[in-house]
Amino acid sequence: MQVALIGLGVMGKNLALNLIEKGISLVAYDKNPDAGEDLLSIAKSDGLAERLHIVSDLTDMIKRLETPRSILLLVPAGELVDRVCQELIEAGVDANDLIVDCGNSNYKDGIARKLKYQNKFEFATMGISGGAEGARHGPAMMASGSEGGWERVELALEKVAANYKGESCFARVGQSASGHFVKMVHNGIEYSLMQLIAEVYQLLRLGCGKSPQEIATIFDAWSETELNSYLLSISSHILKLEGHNNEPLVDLIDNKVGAKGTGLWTAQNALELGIAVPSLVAAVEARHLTNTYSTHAAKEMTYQTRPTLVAQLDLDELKQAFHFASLLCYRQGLALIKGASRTHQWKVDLAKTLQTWRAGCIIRADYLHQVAQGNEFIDALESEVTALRNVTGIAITTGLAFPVLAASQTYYATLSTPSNGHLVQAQRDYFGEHGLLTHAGELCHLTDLADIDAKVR
Ligand SMILES: NC(=O)C1=CN([C@@H]2O[C@H](COP(=O)(O)OP(=O)(O)OC[C@H]3O[C@@H](n4cnc5c(N)ncnc54)[C@H](OP(=O)(O)O)[C@@H]3O)[C@@H](O)[C@H]2O)C=CC1
Ligand SMILES: O=C(CO)[C@H](O)[C@H](O)COP(=O)(O)O
Repeated sequence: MQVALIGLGVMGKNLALNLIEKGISLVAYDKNPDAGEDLLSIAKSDGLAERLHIVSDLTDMIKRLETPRSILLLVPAGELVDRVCQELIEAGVDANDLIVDCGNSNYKDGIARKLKYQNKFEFATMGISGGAEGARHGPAMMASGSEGGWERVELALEKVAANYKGESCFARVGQSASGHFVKMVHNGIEYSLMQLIAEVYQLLRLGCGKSPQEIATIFDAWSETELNSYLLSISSHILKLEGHNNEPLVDLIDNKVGAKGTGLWTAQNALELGIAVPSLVAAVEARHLTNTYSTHAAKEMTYQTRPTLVAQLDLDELKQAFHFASLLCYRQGLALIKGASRTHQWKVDLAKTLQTWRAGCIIRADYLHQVAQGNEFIDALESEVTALRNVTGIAITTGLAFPVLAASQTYYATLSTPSNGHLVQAQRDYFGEHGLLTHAGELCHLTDLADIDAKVR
């Protein structure tokens, strides 16, 4: 089995080592020759160089590959993907060759590229998750499409992907560019879970006066239970770290958070499709808000200078609330994937999607099997519903900000309590004659239902 890989940065270099370790012959290229040399030297020291061939240009790559060719791209998303595709056309790829964009590309670009490169080569999309470590030892791989050529690489990717209890975390989740949509939503969920953990940390630190070490101990205890997740474990590790003067490492880090786009696209797509994902949107906005603090103001408000508030928190209740809010983040993400799949006719298989997330990826969690049990399971968690409500209430009274916790509580409450939409329907019809729907299913106006004072109207 032979594949090619273009782009040998954080992800590409590690995926290359993973591929050759699994017995796949690899022809690799990066426009920066140092990246190729670096990869070769690691491969040599790991005794893996035999199956690796670094090329210095794409023409050489095309000549060396058996036909039909299978080429993976791991270059930064955006116009670079098109530049590399164009260079590959000039280097001589042909219509039977498969080129898989494995970066965090926008799925809309993926759809456009499928058309653009029709008859030039088979263009396919696949989202990868797991960061450097995942790429090296087994990432989650969310592939899509039914292009000729997938069957050539599928077996290799199944081996390279993470493995959960004997099952590969590689799957073709749906049609067209749905793999990139699924990876985008994975990242939207990732943003919300990261922010949720940060909010729980904030509540324990500023609301209850606990030190980062003490919070790490709480997170470690939770990690011994079904709450265990990759993001919780790295957060605990980070909170235990100290700087050179033995201060908590987190206190040396500025609050402004960057983003590369997938969280924002998740929010944009959800709004466009009319599918509510408030926890995911809140997490994107929370990142935006971190960038509105002036550095001066942020320095004035360090954790050392701010007095501890007095939140009376029951740790078991906090744990339950955190667990429930986490489940709600996945629930919203899956609802978005389901809705987009219906709209675009992608036939995304949610079970396969969850299968890819069980190991290797950033949002892997032991409670994912509960997410897989569906909304009925989540709705039956009565004590957790109460815990989320109580904890959110206490958190808000501290005066601190809890955007994802509060959005998750509001999301669940909106789905499980009487709606007030009837009044908004009436308001719209009152001022704009937009029409309204009655409980009896009748489409009419307020004036059909009651005598309305013309002067007021
Ligand atoms: N880092 C992560 O945790 C994850 C990243 N991703 C996605 O994977 C993709 C790659 O990410 P990552 O590895 O982090 O990015 P890096 O920037 O670390 O690596 C990209 C590599 O591609 C090279 N490159 C740029 N242009 C070309 C070109 N025209 N031809 C050949 N090589 C080129 C770059 O060289 P140079 O540096 O010289 O420009 C660099 O070595 C992105 O889409 C990213 O969003 C997905 C999941 C996780
Ligand atoms: O895809 C990833 C993890 O799954 C990348 O690390 C991505 O860059 C994370 O998004 P952002 O940079 O916007 O935080």
